[in-house]
Amino acid sequence: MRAVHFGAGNIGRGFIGSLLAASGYDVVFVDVNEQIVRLLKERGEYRVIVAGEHREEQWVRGVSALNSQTEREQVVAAIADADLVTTAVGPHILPAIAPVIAAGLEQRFVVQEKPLHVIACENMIGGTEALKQHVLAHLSAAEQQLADQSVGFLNCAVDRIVPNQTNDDPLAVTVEPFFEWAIETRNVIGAVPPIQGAQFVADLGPYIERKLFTVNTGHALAAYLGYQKQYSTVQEAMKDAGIRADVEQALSESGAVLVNKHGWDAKEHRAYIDTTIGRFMNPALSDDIIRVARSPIRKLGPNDRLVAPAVQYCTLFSSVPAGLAKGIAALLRFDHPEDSEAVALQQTIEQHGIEGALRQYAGLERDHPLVAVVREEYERMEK
Ligand SMILES: NC(=O)C1=CN([C@@H]2O[C@H](COP(=O)(O)OP(=O)(O)OC[C@H]3O[C@@H](n4cnc5c(N)ncnc54)[C@H](O)[C@@H]3O)[C@@H](O)[C@H]2O)C=CC1
Ligand SMILES: O=P(O)(O)OC[C@H]1O[C@](O)(CO)[C@@H](O)[C@@H]1O
Repeated sequence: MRAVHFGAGNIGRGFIGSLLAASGYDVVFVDVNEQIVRLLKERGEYRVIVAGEHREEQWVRGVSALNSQTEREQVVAAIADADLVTTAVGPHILPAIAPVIAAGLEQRFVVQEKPLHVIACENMIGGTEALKQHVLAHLSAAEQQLADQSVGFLNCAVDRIVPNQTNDDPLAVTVEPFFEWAIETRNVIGAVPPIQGAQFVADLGPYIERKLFTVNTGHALAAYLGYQKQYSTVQEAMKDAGIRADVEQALSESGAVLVNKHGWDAKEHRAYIDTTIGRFMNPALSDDIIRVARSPIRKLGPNDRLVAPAVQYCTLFSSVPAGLAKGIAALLRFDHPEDSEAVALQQTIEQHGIEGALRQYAGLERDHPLVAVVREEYERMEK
């Protein structure tokens, strides 16, 4: 079995590549990072360091790599022959990798009929569906029909905290012990792809919402509030009792939405929140606030980790969730000069005020009850 995986970064090497190799796939990483591609080619293996209460080292073996910019033809051939294509590149990169995936499919349709599954492992709702639309845009009508018959695009929710790496060995990747990979079976063609440790589910909706509106919501709160207090890691921020209480409050609010919407047991969800907070505080990891806070415009989106649960809370309970509103206000104050989205966000706020930014990026009209509370929090943070 062969898997072609786009993005040999933190989650690519630290989670997806490692699970696929353990499941028996020959993993071909595709990346634009020359050093990582060269080292993966030279060594064919790398180390995963699982940092929990005890430190454990695992070797991922039998891997290779290609550079998508300089070895395009080889990437196309690898996709033509693959059983699985996965990605962990970031939502904004999906349009950039779609043309080469489409070219791989074109070649594949000529040489064989075996099914292919494509799974985008990005922090977003409908990530694989988004990739599918980008890929289809590069195919003819006849090829789109062939894709319908033999390519299964599977949405998924992927959860493992893999911070930026500081190991001396550029290939070694330190990860937390926890992981969850829920893959939706709806569009499977033939048998589900054999992936050890993945959970195949008929309806991904509740799984992706649980993950995005708990792990990512809480992490975003810790990062944006931590940035305000000039902490540099999530672990430092979570030791601040005030920030910890705000994270707790926001997760109780998003939790109330999830429990109400999906009919879950409230105690079980509370336990999931507690586990999540424990993961943020893992003393064996050091997770940069700037990494977790990255791309604030994406994170302010109407379907993303802060605004989506906050809007649903307002609708369900006819009141404004103060913790989530505080998280949104802190996001609006994220002005890290090296994050291009933070720079663009601050320019929008300067020109159109926070109401303008909330309308443009979060789809919130000025009269939405959330807006006034976010403004109050935003102003309070200035003092
Ligand atoms: N790090 C984490 O804890 C988790 C990350 N994710 C998601 O995984 C995705 C990747 O995140 P990270 O691994 O943290 O980021 P990362 O920055 O460590 O890795 C992204 C990789 O994609 C590569 N890349 C960029 N453009 C490319 C292109 N055109 N073709 C091929 N490769 C390209 C980069 O060189 C880099 O190696 C994001 O969507 C993130 O939300 C999801 C769950 C956990
Ligand atoms: O990867 P994103 O969407 O930029 O957000 C960072 C978040 O994603 C993760 O990398 C994984 O869920 C978390 O560590 C963090 O909450």
